Amino acid sequence: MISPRRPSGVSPTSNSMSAAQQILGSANMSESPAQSPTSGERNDRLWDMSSFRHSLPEEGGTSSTSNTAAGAPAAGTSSEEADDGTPKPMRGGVSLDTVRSLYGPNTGFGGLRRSNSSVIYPGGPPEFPPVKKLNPLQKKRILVSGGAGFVGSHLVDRLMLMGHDVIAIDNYFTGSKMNLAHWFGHPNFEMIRHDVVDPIMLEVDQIYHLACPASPVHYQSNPVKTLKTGFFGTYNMLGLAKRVKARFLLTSTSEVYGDPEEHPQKETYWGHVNCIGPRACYDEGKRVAEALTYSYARQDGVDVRVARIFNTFGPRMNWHDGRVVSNFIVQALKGDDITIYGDGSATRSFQYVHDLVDGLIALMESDYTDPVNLGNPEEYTIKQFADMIVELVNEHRARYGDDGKTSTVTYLPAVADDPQRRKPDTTRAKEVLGWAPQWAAVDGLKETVAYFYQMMHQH
Ligand SMILES: O=c1ccn([C@@H]2O[C@H](COP(=O)(O)OP(=O)(O)O[C@H]3OC[C@@H](O)[C@H](O)[C@H]3O)[C@@H](O)[C@H]2O)c(=O)[nH]1
Repeated sequence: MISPRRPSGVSPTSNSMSAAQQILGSANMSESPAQSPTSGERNDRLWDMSSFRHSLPEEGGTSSTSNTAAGAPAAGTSSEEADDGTPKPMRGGVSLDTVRSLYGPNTGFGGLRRSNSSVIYPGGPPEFPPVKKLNPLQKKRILVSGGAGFVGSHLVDRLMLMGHDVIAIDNYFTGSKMNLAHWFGHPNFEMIRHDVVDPIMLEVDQIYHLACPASPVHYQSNPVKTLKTGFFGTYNMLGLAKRVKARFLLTSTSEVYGDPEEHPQKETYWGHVNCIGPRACYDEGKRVAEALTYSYARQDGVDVRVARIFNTFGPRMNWHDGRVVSNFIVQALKGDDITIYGDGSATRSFQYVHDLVDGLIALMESDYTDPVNLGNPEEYTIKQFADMIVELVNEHRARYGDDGKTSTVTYLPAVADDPQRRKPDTTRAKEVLGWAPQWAAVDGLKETVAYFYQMMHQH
């Protein structure tokens, strides 16, 4: 696990960066200020865009030492920092600093490159993050459905940095082009506006099928469309996989366990779902997606993988996403009431998005075909989680002399069919993938609070 990162005690006037930029930097530093460069220097270093100011001819120049570009399970690669404070490579030999730079300051938080060049680049070609150079045997053509979404865009980033050809498709219902703007124009990258409920024909080696709204607010806003996405979207992606003999990975969900009677939830548990309730469009949509996936595997020999994703959070969550992490952070930053649905005793287990991306790639590259839970087993009640977020937001604000109003908790009526307890049993992921979460929830939250703080102050 990453050790909790201590506040670095920086002063708001210590450099010309915004308070939010300093927070973003300090949230990820653990050195003592007395022994370290000034906070400004450290933040400059951490978020230094020069680390990826390479034009295409220099691609392949990443600092990576590991050659897991094809994504072979790389037990031991992690986002943890080494003893000397240098972040270790993430799965695929990608550096954490590079990944962070794609959602950090100066990138417009969608990764929009700040460049003096006009549309036709008279000053030379645009600058891109440093992608690895793979030989043709290693390089894969990979389709990511839902690639412009919160999780999808982090997955695209990682696959691109690993050196693959990536095609992202998205209907932008909940995703945003801004999440991938830093790759526009890169010859390894294509972005297609497409809704997976309609068929599409592409030549690819792998398909990560993520497309589907994941926030209860969003998926319940048009339940028939959610069900169509669950069935027809998966059907079309599987049909494509069958035709072009691509390996197919379905991102399923912990919601297939419903309001579980087994705790923690193992992959062998069949679940406890209300098939006529308001969540059924998503729960049952994902259950039928799993059923379709294994039917294509049995009937047509499609090479399939299924990840059951537990609650996940991180930068690039939509401000209006509606899920608990972004809701609570935004409310705490604004000094609004923290809205707990029910009495706050329901539990969830939250994983940081980089761990999920590690797990998805490890699963895709493994030989394992049964479903695998991907989640962080650290379990919190929603009330504990609310208190933790308010404390983190207050800590950050206090450090920068921002004495915004402290939020108080307000209790609203419980939502229908809300699962009361949820925690993954990740034994299988450990055994078959060598995967375990590397980020404590609190560490991921610090980065996420900083991300939302900057979003709030950039306009
Ligand atoms: O403002 C809020 C939002 C949410 N909550 C509560 O916080 C808990 C978590 O709610 P979220 O909306 O974040 O997510 P849920 O766990 O209900 O669903 C999620 O499950 C796993 C994923 O597949 C999906 O991202 C999503 O469906 C629930 O108990 C919910 O009632 C609040 O108390 N207040």
